[in-house]
Amino acid sequence: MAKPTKITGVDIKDIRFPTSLGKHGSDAMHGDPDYSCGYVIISTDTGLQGHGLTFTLGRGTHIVCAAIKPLTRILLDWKLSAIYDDFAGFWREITNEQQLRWLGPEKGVMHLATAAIVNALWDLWAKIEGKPVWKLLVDMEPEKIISLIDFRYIEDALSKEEALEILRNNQAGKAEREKEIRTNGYPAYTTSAGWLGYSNDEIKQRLATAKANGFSRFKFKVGSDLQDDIRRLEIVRKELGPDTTIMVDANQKWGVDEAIEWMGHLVKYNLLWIEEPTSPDDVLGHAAIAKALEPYGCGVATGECCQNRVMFKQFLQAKGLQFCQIDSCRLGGVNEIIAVLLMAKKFNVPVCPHAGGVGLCEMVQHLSIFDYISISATLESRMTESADHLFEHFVNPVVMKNGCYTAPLAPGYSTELSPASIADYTYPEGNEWQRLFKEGEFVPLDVDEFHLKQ
Ligand SMILES: C[C@H](O)[C@@H](O)[C@@H](O)[C@H](O)C(=O)O
Ligand SMILES: [Mg+2]
Repeated sequence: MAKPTKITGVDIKDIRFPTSLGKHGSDAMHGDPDYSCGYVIISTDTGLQGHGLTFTLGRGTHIVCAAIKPLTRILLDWKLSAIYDDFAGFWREITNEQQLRWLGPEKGVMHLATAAIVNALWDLWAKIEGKPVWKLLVDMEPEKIISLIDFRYIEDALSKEEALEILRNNQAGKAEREKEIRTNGYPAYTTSAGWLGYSNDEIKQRLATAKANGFSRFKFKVGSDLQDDIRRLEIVRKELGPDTTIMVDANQKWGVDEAIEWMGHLVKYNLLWIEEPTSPDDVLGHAAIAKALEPYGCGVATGECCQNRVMFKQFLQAKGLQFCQIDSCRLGGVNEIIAVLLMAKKFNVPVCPHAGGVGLCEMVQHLSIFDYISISATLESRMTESADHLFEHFVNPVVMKNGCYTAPLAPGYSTELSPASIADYTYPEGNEWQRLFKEGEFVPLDVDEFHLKQ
């Protein structure tokens, strides 16, 4: 089949799932999250399409979609081959659009918008090459991988030469690691039993299902009420026994001293990490918490709201994290993620990606597999998050086996939503939303309507 040469159009869709109805995804800071995404479809001259998304919540999707729109002009200015020949150059242009960079730069809504587009370009590239994204990356020459990254702002911590050396050193053994992953999959943990809004019974029932599905590592939300955290961790330890690996996540709830104090009451439950104990921007605060909790064997994990590679650089330099949680949409897509994977390797910090939401599991499985085969070369202390609430909406859904992600084999980045799900969950006109409005389960309250009501 002829390869596409030109992008002929870009569609943007506001897709939302009413996950708040079941309290899925609830945590100490987000009581009623509706898992949502800004969804981008890139069309080309051969009819081949790339699908990309950026994860967000509910009403925020409206704003993210508005931010994606002006960036698509850049996409239409570039020939496809030029993007893939000079991806770092394209990435620098999209993150530095002259009148939009003031809104970031390289952070917040603009960066989420960048991710949707860059993720769609990766899906398209992998489809053009007939490979899943992880395999496209694994088969790339080290020099080509380096050419994908904008090294501006990180070269003081990781030079191009050092990055190249990491990739070259790992060329040996790649074939065996690929074989191993194809056989066993990539290790995961589950958050599906851990949301804050679940009752005791729901926690127990979900733990039983997760165990039956082969999971042996679990994450739970904490941070709203200390006595409630203790109650839930008591149930969890009773159900799982004293040695099962468990982690907790406070979603930025505390100040630094408060985090240390609160965790002082929880460390007896033998916790591998506390995730996002405080503001995601407080590098030195995280380092202080990590130091205080080190004697208890509890590390600090963060990254799902870590704005860009520069912040990750500082977290690594300051020992502010012991587990690096890249997020496939918070960073500006695969290109910037590779920069962080390489820095984490240099600083000897395991990468345990953030996932769940909508589409995050689908993407990070590619990133973790690539990380193992080409960068980290070890599975020690590594595991990728999994939360299975929305898998069924994807054309090539994630397949978990024995608590591991099986290697996705379909060409692309696993980001294509099924046409039925798009028809049902496009906001506000989708069939499911119309039904929920009619039945009074949801009041349409979006940015425009909100403005009108005031
Ligand atoms: C609002 C979301 O569900 C978050 O709670 C979730 O991403 C969480 O922090 C996680 O680590 O999975
Ligand atoms: Mg988290």
